Amino acid sequence: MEFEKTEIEDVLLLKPDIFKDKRGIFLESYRKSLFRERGLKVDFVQDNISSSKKGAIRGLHYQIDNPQDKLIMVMQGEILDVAVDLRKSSSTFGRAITRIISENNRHQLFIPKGFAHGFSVLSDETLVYYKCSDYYNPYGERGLFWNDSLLNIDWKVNEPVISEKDKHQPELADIPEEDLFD
Ligand SMILES: Cc1cn([C@H]2C[C@H](O)[C@@H](COP(=O)(O)OP(=O)(O)O[C@H]3O[C@@H](C)C(=O)[C@@H](O)[C@H]3O)O2)c(=O)[nH]c1=O
Repeated sequence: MEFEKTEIEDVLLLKPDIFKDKRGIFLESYRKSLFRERGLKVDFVQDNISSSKKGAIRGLHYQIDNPQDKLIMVMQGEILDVAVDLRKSSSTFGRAITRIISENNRHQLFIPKGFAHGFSVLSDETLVYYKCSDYYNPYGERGLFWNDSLLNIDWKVNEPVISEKDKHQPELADIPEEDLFD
């Protein structure tokens, strides 16, 4: 497993070793010791699966009372995965990072606490699987508007399918200080 740095500190692109033979492929999707070796004290406690149609955009979401590290992977199809730095003291505060993650490249995005996360779905019937280091808490959930004019993210979808909740998330400029990270 390769742990590749990205343009945003602490966000990592993981590239698993893929073993191919006549039956198909094999890969280790998660090995705790590899995180420990790199000084990453993550402890995943919840795994999620979502299945989405082409054009769906989920996010951008984050938890303020139970901040979550996330490890995002794709079982079927292709997504554009997006993380936005909400750490007030970060030199990349307010910047978005995007990566294509798919069943073909098998890449994973590690997104630490302090980021809002979302993804758009670029293929039909896409299965996303992700690990979280703390539990979902509906009361501590916060959102950031996917189409924030300052973030200007190219989601690569023509007709976005968005939940009612996500249509009404605030823009970054309107998020109160206490809902951001130190
Ligand atoms: C996220 C989540 C949702 N739910 C429930 C609440 C709701 O009734 C239903 C759908 O929830 P949502 O619309 O929030 O699902 P979704 O938009 O897929 O939310 C997810 O988006 C991605 C981008 C993330 O990063 C996740 O952390 C999470 O926020 O599932 C849980 O029970 N546990 C969970 O962990």
